[in-house]
Amino acid sequence: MSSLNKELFGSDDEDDDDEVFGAQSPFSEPDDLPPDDATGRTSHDFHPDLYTPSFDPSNLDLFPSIPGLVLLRSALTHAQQSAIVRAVIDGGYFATPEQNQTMHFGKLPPHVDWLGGWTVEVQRKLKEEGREGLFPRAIVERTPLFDQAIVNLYTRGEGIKSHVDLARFADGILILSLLTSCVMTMRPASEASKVATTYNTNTLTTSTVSIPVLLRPGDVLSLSGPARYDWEHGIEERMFDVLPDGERIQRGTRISVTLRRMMGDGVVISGEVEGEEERGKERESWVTAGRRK
Ligand SMILES: O=C(O)CCC(=O)C(=O)O
Ligand SMILES: [Fe+2]
Repeated sequence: MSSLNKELFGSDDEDDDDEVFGAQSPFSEPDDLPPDDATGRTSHDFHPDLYTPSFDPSNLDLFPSIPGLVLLRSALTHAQQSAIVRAVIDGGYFATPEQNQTMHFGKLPPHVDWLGGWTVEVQRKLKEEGREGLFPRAIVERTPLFDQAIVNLYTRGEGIKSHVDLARFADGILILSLLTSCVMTMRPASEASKVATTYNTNTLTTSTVSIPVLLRPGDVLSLSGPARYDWEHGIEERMFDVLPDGERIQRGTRISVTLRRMMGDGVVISGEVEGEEERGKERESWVTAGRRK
């Protein structure tokens, strides 16, 4: 039994799915489906009622000093969040302690791919209400909106070093937070980290300016323009976060899903994904799992 599964659901007994999702189980995985790619995973059916955005537009936070940063709080329903977490567990993403990151390229698996259509629908609703969208129009209208996804696992206390996402990724990044809260810290980027071709701690900003962004389960953060290119984002390693009003928020196990679009024809050029450099052109989709450095 995967310990993550046990921690989150108490048991890996398949009958428990009904208790978690009720009659709304959003993914089903028939026993006789053949594996659909090199991962050996099987396809999940997707129930389109999950597309219905259930958010409250007043949950939209903008950050005056960071243009392009948009936080939509409680963006996903509990059922939607649980569905993604369940698919991640069923997909064996974090079955061993050596794995805390899985990347998908090209055609994305259904449990993350639907977030593209969801984003377009959320943007439409926000605009309808006269609100700021998650992204500028040109980003939302591109096809595909996203063709790369990273699913990250953070055990309690873990973080991710401050960074600007590499230039091989286009503008327009969507980060979905699941399971527990954490504070993401935004800092003005150094000139070196803006042009870095690998995630390199030597290039990090020395600025003392830092803007905390509390990410709760079900929150979605979008980064475009200055927020994506001129600011670093990272998560400090700590067991709890302290909010500006003094409230202490305990960390726990967190899963995040980051959706991006590759530049150009989607070929991974170098570096970040070891052993993946040659792939991409001849494959419609591929996946790689490992440990975040
Ligand atoms: O886990 C997160 O919330 C952020 C992940 C991230 O920044 C990345 O994968 O580039
Ligand atoms: Fe990032």
